[in-house]
Amino acid sequence: MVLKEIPADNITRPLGRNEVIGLLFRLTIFGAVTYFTIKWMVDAIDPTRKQKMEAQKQAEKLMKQIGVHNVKLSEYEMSIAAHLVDPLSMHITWRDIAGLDEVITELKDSVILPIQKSYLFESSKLLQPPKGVLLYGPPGCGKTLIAKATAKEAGFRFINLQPSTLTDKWYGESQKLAAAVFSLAIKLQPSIIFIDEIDSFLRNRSSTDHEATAMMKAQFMSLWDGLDTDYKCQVIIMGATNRPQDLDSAILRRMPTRFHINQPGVKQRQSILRLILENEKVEADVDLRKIAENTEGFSGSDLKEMCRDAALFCVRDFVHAEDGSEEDFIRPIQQTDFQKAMEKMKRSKSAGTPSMMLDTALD
Ligand SMILES: Nc1ncnc2c1ncn2[C@@H]1O[C@H](COP(=O)(O)OP(=O)(O)OP(=O)(O)O)[C@@H](O)[C@H]1O
Repeated sequence: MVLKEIPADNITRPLGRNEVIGLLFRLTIFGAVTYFTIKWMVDAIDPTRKQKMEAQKQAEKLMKQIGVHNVKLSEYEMSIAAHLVDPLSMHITWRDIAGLDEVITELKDSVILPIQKSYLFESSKLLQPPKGVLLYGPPGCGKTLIAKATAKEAGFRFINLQPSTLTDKWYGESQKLAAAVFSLAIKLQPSIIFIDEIDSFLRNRSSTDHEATAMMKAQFMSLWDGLDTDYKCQVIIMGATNRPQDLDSAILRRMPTRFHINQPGVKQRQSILRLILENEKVEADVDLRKIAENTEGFSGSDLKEMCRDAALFCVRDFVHAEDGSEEDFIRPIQQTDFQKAMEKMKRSKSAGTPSMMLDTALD
């Protein structure tokens, strides 16, 4: 009907120059509008876009701080690097750890020496530094400190992998991120990948595992095996757990070098207290030995909390001092402050903090 009304000449005649230009112009505009609309929709649908951009900025900043230049990272490596490489955690040394001398000596011999003097061990396959190290023991007793100090002393970069970085992601993303953890560690080598609460992430495989989780675990293990086959590769996985009995046996096999970081005994508690109070104002007659004896069952972290509380009593006294008080300084910590702080910690420990019992099946 409509075509009938258009003169036949108009349909069959070739288009004029201006008409072609007009048509091209309209097509270009249409193409551009379609392209930007689709791009905008894809970006709007991608829930991780903002995170990715922030991760990229953060990663670039961190890389500069740890002195890594000219290393190109993929999008996934960037997002791992942003969360994991923490240059501030590289300041912990053996000096910051008290009461774990035996563990430190063993670590120096079995992990650090083969790294630092690698030329001595080049010809031996037996004496290569282990690719997997497990630190196990009750919470707050120094596992994280040990891992950080090992990295610092061995001159390794420290990648602090929170399991949630991998497990919270969208289906498919977690596998790409797991691969990125390893490729990033290799690019940054020598490096330690530290996985705190490794049991939460690589626990006994069960039939209730989500398919994506099971696949990610299997992939993680095969990437780990990849490290083992390359003797030149200087990447170590260090895991920490309070519940070694929950770990998948395949994971335990990959971590043959194990250290039990146990609750401190009385002597260790005394050295931890000495270290914590090293730079604090403490009354000369404070008896650290007595405090150590009375803090059975306290972890290093409990002792630190207790000392902070004791110091706070002095601050409170200063703040609440009568107006007109001559004193313009905070008094040193006294034995009674420690006593009060200790009682408070004991009360909070008995009021429902999780049991400190640990299965020592690995001993
Ligand atoms: N042996 C120790 N020497 C000095 N400080 C210690 C020691 N153990 C624990 N601390 C103090 O307690 C804090 C917590 O320790 P850390 O994070 O290493 O414990 P953890 O064993 O990794 O615990 P979690 O299993 O809860 O992660 C440390 O930052 C430190 O201040």
